[in-house]
Amino acid sequence: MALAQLGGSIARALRQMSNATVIDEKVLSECLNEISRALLQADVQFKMVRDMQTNIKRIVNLQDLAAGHNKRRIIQQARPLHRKAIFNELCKMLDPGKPSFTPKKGKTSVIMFVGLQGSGKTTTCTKYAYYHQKKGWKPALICADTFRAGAFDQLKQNATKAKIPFYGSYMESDPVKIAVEGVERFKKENCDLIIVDTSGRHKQEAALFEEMRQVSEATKPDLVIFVMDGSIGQAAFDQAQAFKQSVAVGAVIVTKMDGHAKGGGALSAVAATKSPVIFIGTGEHMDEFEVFDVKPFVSRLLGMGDWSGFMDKIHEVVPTDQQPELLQKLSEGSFTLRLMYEQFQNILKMGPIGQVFSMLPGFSSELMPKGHEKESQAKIKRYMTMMDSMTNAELDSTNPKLMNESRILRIARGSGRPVKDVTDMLEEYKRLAKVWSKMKGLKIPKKGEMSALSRNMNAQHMSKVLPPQLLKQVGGVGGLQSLMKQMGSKDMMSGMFGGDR
Ligand SMILES: Nc1nc2c(ncn2[C@@H]2O[C@H](COP(=O)(O)OP(=O)(O)OP(=O)(O)O)[C@@H](O)[C@H]2O)c(=O)[nH]1
Repeated sequence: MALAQLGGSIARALRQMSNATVIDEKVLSECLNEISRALLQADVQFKMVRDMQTNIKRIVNLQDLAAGHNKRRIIQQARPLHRKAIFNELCKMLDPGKPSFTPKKGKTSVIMFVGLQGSGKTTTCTKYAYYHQKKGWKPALICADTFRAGAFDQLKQNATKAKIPFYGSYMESDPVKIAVEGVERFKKENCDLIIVDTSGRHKQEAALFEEMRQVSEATKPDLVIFVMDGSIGQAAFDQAQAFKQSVAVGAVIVTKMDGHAKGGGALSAVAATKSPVIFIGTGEHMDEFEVFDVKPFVSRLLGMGDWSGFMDKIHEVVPTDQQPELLQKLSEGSFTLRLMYEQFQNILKMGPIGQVFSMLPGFSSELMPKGHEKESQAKIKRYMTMMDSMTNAELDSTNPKLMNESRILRIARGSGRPVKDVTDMLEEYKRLAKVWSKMKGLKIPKKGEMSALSRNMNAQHMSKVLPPQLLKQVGGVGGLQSLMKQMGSKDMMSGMFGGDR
């Protein structure tokens, strides 16, 4: 089951529970069974799923909740509690409780990469080096893979492209010797991040583990990173454990999380190695690499596909103190770069406004192409970096003419991005501002109406808050109804912008 589907299934189970008039043992069990099924299908290990179920049941003590409250109160109190318990449990499954070794800029660290053949190790070594190089580090790559013909060429090619120094040999067949020589050389050259790529083998052969152990012993890495293909399925746990038993794995990178990756593999690898996932690979390119953060990841997992009305989303994701302001601005149709920045922050948390925009006919494919969520996220982060170099006046202005050439140049320099990126970002802003202007006339629900609305959101309610011209565009209440139905079953994601660019 792909990650998006896993999120969708969990969200559906939660939604069913939310719709129940009374939440009792039976409803909770059904919801948990549904979630467990989704997790198992996503290759999360059986034992982990069972433990999660037990833990949630222990946390959510229905008897306590029921005492002294009327039914309505029970539902209101129980729902967020369940959500929170499920959220916490999933976070716990991904959080081994201790951070991994973090290299320090300017201080030499040796990082050794291990993993099965084809897991994406070599590609990931370069991505890891490139990521740090962009942040001002001095990384270096060593190819200690003497098993696969072409491994050195691949690393050399990648390293050259990224202008990262590398070391390897076509003649030497002893990986330990190469690794030691490489580490010595790069230590002399004052590199602060020395990355050793080891060989991967087809199966879990004893020779691979012995070789890996020897390289580790000889180079004394500060951190061993286990690279795992995100789509390997139930084998993830055993595989990760086998590596952990031979070398001191301290962190995990899960690759190929784009496309058909399974969510469960990451969870299993964490459980097996007792190490955190630190990055995920989201494509074949050098910059398709993201820092992994447990909470936003789980938020997204739970939020995906859970589209029960855009008020609901705003209610859940936008911090309470920002809600009136956001709604006010929505109704005024005024859209500043600062507002865009704030929405980016919210989107990275879960993704509400992207979903709101996706309801506007004609905009959905433009703003959130399916299957490009990760690129959209990376782009959002880039845009935010550039906006960090903007002045308050620039962020708060609604006048597009303000952004003249010298300001654009200054922002590009300040954020270390090419001018084209800044102009692209401003173009997106203009486009969004245009979309935003369609929200003008939005009726803001009064205090107290908001939560009732978000609980019982249906097309009828939705039609009351949408601006009339927008409602007309979607084909009135009927059109809205079918649109919302469609939305509920679709993989919704936090991506907002176009894909490849
Ligand atoms: N879609 C996608 N492809 C990836 C990702 N990471 C690596 N790949 C691809 O996976 C394939 C295998 O990657 P390599 O880096 O050669 O794998 P390896 O583990 O070093 O292989 P060995 O050196 O044989 O052990 C290549 O085609 C990569 O482009 C990713 O995050 N997403």
